[in-house]
This record gives sequence, C-alpha cells and structure tokens, in this order.
Amino acid sequence: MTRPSLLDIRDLTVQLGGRPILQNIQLSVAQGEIVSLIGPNGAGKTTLLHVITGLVRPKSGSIHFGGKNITGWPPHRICRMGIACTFQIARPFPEMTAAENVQIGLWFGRRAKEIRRRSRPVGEEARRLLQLVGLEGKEETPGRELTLSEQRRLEVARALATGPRLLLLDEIAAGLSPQAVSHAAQLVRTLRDQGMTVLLIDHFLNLTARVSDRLVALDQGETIAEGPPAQVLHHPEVLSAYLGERPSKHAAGEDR
Ligand SMILES: Nc1ncnc2c1ncn2[C@@H]1O[C@H](COP(=O)(O)OP(=O)(O)OP(=O)(O)O)[C@@H](O)[C@H]1O
Repeated sequence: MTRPSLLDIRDLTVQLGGRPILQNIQLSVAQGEIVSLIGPNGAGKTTLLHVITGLVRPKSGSIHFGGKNITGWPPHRICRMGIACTFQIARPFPEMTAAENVQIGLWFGRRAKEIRRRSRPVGEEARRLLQLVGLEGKEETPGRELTLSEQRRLEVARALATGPRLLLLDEIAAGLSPQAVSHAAQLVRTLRDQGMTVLLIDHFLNLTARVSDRLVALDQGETIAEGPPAQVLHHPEVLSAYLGERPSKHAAGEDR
C-alpha cells in the first residue's frame, strides 16, 4: 500500500543573485518516510530546505504540504503548519540552559491560553524532549557549554518543540565522531518509530544508508538520481558528481 504524500514539490525553480540554483525539482515525501538529500558542495540541498521553510522564495513551481499549497508562505506560518528545521550551524542561545532553549520552541507562535491548555507543563515537556534526543542530565547546562554533538541534539529538540509533522535536518552528523554519528542515526530511527516524517541533508553520506528509505541526489541544482540508498549510491552520475568528474555548468560563476 502506498503511503499518502505529506510534502509535494512540483517543477520548482529557484534563482539567487541572478543565477539558477535549483531547476525543475520534483520531490514527494510520504507520511512517515525518511528521505535524504545528498550531493556535493553547492548542489542546492540547503537552498531546497530553505525554500520548503519559506526562507527563500522560488521563482516558479509549487510546494504542497498536507494537501495545502504553502508556496511563498512566510517561515512562521509554515512552521505553524507543521514543518520544522535544524540549521547546518547549530546556534543555541548561549546563556540559556538547554531546557530554556527548548522552551522557546514550545512557546513559539502560541498564545499563553494555548500553552496553559497543554496536557504537560512547559518545563516537563522540555525535559521529555531533551530526554528523547539523549540530553537527559543536561537540562540546566547553558547552550555555550554543550559539545557540538549536544548542540545538534538541542537543535533537534528545539525543532520538535514546535510540534512538527515534517522535520528537516540539515547535516546533523557533519563533523561528529563515529560514535556521535551512531547516536545521530539512532535518534533519526527513534523519531521514525514515533511516526515522524524526516527529510535530511547528508553531504558526507554519514547517515543516509543507515537510516533512509530513499535518497534524492542533487548536482548543480538538478535531480540526478532518486531511489533506494544502495541504488543511488552506486549510480554513475552520483559517483562522478562526488568524484568531480563532470563539466561544471556554472564554472564561471562558482563561488564555492
Ligand atoms: N543567497 C544566495 N545568493 C546567491 N547564491 C547563493 C545564495 N545561497 C546559496 N547560493 C549558491 O547556491 C548554490 C547552492 O548552495 P547550497 O548551500 O544550497 O548548496 P548545498 O548543496 O547545500 O552545499 P553544501 O553541501 O556545501 O552545504 C551554491 O553555489 C551557493 O553559492
């Protein structure tokens, strides 16, 4: 039985600084699915995430979420619809404790009345989310004292606090030790077991094969392969994109 699609992107084109960044992207993510976007530096992965969250406006094409057309909506409205993201560079509020950082996510865009109606008090819910991401015992630790791996987990907890149906994770395993990467993989599996739909970016291919149902490979703003991890990771175009054996379309304007 095919699962209903939660996110549907059709014919998406993005232009930044007068240059095409994404071209004719088609992407569907089904309810409960884990999909990874892979591709070399500058492929357009982060830009695609930013278009989904409303940080970047597409030139053309559409984005539907839960059947609703959210194309061009502002970020706060998209977040309230149920899409949350973590950023490549984790930036917790440094002077706030881990629990306070999560509480900001719990308060985001909600009225006090709505917060009071919650079944769990905010402090308790923040502790539950910190436990879920493996930060139990760190509730009172200020953001600045957390390790990189812990800051990434805090980002995930903060994103979960907004109550998403779709979680976008940008490079949560980049720069981590092998053990911390395993923890990140376990975290993604735990989220899946709880029914979360996840779209993740994995430039270094640390997590993809371990956790994804499907991979979508981008290169120079276009989809070059899509399918089960084993198939996509051995696709000739994906191999040559990663090994750099293809002509660059934007060679003249390349800024990375
Ligand atoms: N605001 C912007 N203005 C102009 N060009 C931009 C802007 N943001 C990104 N780009 C360009 O868009 C292209 C895609 O960038 P993007 O960050 O989406 O790639 P990526 O696949 O996420 O790469 P990485 O793995 O290095 O994070 C790059 O060439 C980048 O320089």
